[in-house]
Amino acid sequence: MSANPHNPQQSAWPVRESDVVVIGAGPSGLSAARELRRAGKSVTVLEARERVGGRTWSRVIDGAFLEIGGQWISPDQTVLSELVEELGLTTFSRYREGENIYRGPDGKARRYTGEMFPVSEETEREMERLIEILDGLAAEVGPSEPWAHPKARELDTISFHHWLREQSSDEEACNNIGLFIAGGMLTKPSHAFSALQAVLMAASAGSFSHLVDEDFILDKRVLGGMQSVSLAMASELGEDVITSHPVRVLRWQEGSEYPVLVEAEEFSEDGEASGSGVVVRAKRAVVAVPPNLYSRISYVPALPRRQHQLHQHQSLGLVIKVHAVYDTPFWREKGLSGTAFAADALVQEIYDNTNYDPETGEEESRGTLVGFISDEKADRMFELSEGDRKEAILSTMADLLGEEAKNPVVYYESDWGSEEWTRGAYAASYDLGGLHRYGADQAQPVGPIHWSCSDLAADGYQHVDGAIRMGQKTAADIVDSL
Ligand SMILES: Cc1cc2nc3c(=O)[nH]c(=O)nc-3n(C[C@H](O)[C@H](O)[C@H](O)COP(=O)(O)OP(=O)(O)OC[C@H]3O[C@@H](n4cnc5c(N)ncnc54)[C@H](O)[C@@H]3O)c2cc1C
Repeated sequence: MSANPHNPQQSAWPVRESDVVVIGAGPSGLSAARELRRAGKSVTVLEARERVGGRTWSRVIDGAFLEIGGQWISPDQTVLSELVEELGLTTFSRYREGENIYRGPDGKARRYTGEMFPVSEETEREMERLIEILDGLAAEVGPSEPWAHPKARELDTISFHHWLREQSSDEEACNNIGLFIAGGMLTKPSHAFSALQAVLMAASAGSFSHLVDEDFILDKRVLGGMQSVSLAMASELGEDVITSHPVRVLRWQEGSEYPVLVEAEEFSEDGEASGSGVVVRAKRAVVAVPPNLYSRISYVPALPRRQHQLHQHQSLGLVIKVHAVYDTPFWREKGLSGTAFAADALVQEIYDNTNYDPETGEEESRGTLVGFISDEKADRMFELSEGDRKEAILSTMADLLGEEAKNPVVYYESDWGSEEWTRGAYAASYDLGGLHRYGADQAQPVGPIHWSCSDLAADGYQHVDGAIRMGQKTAADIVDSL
């Protein structure tokens, strides 16, 4: 390292010279850095937060180990599964024995087993027909270039809500099918995104049937938490990962050997600047942050018109992930799996999320439930006081799984909307019409700047698997071009 000769303002900051500077130490940025390092390239990873892992994060709250962000792996997520194994981590399966609960528009909680909700025969037929249509479209359109399909414009200019109602007049069937993509995945109301965006979500998971099957999509968890994947990659990268350094300025040009100059001042967790920082000169930059945060960085010179436009059309959804820990998994004693679905209810999905002790590999004796409150319902909840919100949420959980749900020993709400370096959950999607209009350009490099995150992935879109696929692909593209 040497003093910075380029910018008098930061002249006291040390300068690092790396082949590639990676901005963001989530799973995507870290997997890009890891692959680059393996290909013999030098890297510096700059991370805004005090920790790595981005939208994957484990915390101990009141003595309970909780996964605040991304956690589940499904069997189609092969790239993530391979990485987990390579890093020496192990997984465990979600508890799924016993009966599930479904609450339909009549407000009655019903027990069922198997994949289909206990609805009337007509609604069941309609749901099966809609699933078949969506499976067909997902197979036809595919996850890689949904914008290139001949029906792309047609499907991208109608909301998923209205598209469903064009296919069926059965409101319960439309709401149930809508739930799997709207509340369940994109965490936006189904009127806020297109049918094409819904088809991409299904195609990225292999099929719509996979999304409907919670035993498939929510299959396994990493022992010690999904954040362990990022922690293990960061530990391999050692001092080349620099936390608490948000990047606010990225200078770039074309043609020189080191066309990228990134300045990052050190900030504490409570937002205080320390006055010290780091400057990185690099041959390439990987911006590995979600698209809604691209404009937090000042690019000098400014990005081209196309990027200025397209970056304004992707936004994060909003969901509250509620964790409730009980002395025992009381639902199991009643023959329940802990899985509950209620499209109209405040908490639309609940699962048994009982933890396994990383030391012993054994299931803990305390039982944990996670529930999800999405989009407009989450807005309404955040208008309430903390106490009223907790009461409303636990009452809904009790309606579905029993009165015991009202008395957890530990209660916690993951609130990613308040996190400055994320601003929502789970991931980004386009507004109506945006996917076919801008999708083809979303991952195109601008000069030496590459883009990598789960929000731009094809297979594994919005998931940790997609983040890693994007990281590996971006690294391979850079290695080819250097
Ligand atoms: C509540 C919740 C539940 C989820 N559940 C699942 C699940 O069960 N399974 C699953 O596969 N996925 C799940 N996900 C999604 C998954 O966590 C994300 O898709 C994945 O973490 C995205 O990885 P990424 O590296 O692309 O982005 P991120 O994880 O967001 O990482 C980006 C990093 O960039 C940093 N950053 C941002 N701006 C700057 C800057 N200017 N300078 C420096 N650093 C910056 C951020 O601090 C962050 O660390 C969930 C997400 C949430 C929030």
